Amino acid sequence: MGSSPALDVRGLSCAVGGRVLLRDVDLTARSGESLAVMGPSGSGKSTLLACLAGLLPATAGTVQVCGTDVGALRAGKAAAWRLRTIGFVYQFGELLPELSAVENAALPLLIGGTGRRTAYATAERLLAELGVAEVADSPAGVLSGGERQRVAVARALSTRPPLILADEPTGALDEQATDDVCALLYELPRRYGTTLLTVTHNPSVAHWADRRLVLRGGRLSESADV
Ligand SMILES: Nc1ncnc2c1ncn2[C@@H]1O[C@H](COP(=O)(O)OP(=O)(O)OP(=O)(O)O)[C@@H](O)[C@H]1O
Repeated sequence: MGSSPALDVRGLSCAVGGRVLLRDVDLTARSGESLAVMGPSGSGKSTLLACLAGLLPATAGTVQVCGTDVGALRAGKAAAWRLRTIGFVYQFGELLPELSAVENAALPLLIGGTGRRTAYATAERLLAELGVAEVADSPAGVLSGGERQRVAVARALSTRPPLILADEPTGALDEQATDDVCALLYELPRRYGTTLLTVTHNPSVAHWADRRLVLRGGRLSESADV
C-alpha cells in the first residue's frame, strides 16, 4: 500500500440501466482522511460507492484503492481483496438477525479464513472498544438502532481495512444516536488511520468530515457551504 493515496479516482463515469449517473468524477483521499458525500436523492451516491468498491464496473476512468486498480481485479480475487481492504456500513446495520453481535462482527474474518478463536477474540475486543460489549451475545435482531450500527462498525473494522464506506449510516437513528455513531465513525481515521467516506443526507453528519463533496448531475465537487 506504501504511499499511494487511499483513494485515487480519475475520470470515473458510470451508466446504470442506460442512464449516466457519474460523469468524469475525480477524487483523491489520503489515509486517515474523512469525506462526506451529499447530493439529491437518486443522484448516484450509492452508485459511486459501488464503483469505488468494484461492485459496479466503470464505463470510463479508473478507481485505485491503496494502489490497487479496482477495475483490473479478476472476479475470483476481487471478493478477497474487498474483504481485507474495504469495510461497509449501511443504513440499517444489515446484520444477520439470528446471529449474535459477536458472530456478526467476526463474520468477515471467518469468511476470510481466520481461525475461530482469533476471529471471536478480535470481534469481542472491537465490540468492547466500541462500547457494546454487553450485547455481544445478544441476537442482532433484538438490538437497538444505535447498538446495531456499533456492531456494524465493529464488523466493518474487523479485518482492519484501510477504507470504510458508510452509506447513510445514521439514516435510521434519532438525533442522539446519530451524534454517538458519528463520534464513533469519525474517530476511526484518528484511531486507526482509516480513510472514511460517508454518504449522507444530513448536513450535521457531513459537518464531522474533513471534506464535504456534493454529487449533482453526475458531477462531484468539493463543497465549503455545508
Ligand atoms: N441496478 C440498477 N438498475 C437500474 N437503475 C438503477 C440501478 N441502481 C441504481 N439505479 C438508479 O440509479 C439512480 C441512482 O441511484 P443511487 O442509489 O446511486 O442514488 P442515491 O444518490 O444513493 O440515492 P438516495 O440518496 O435516494 O439513496 C436511481 O435513480 C436508481 O433508481
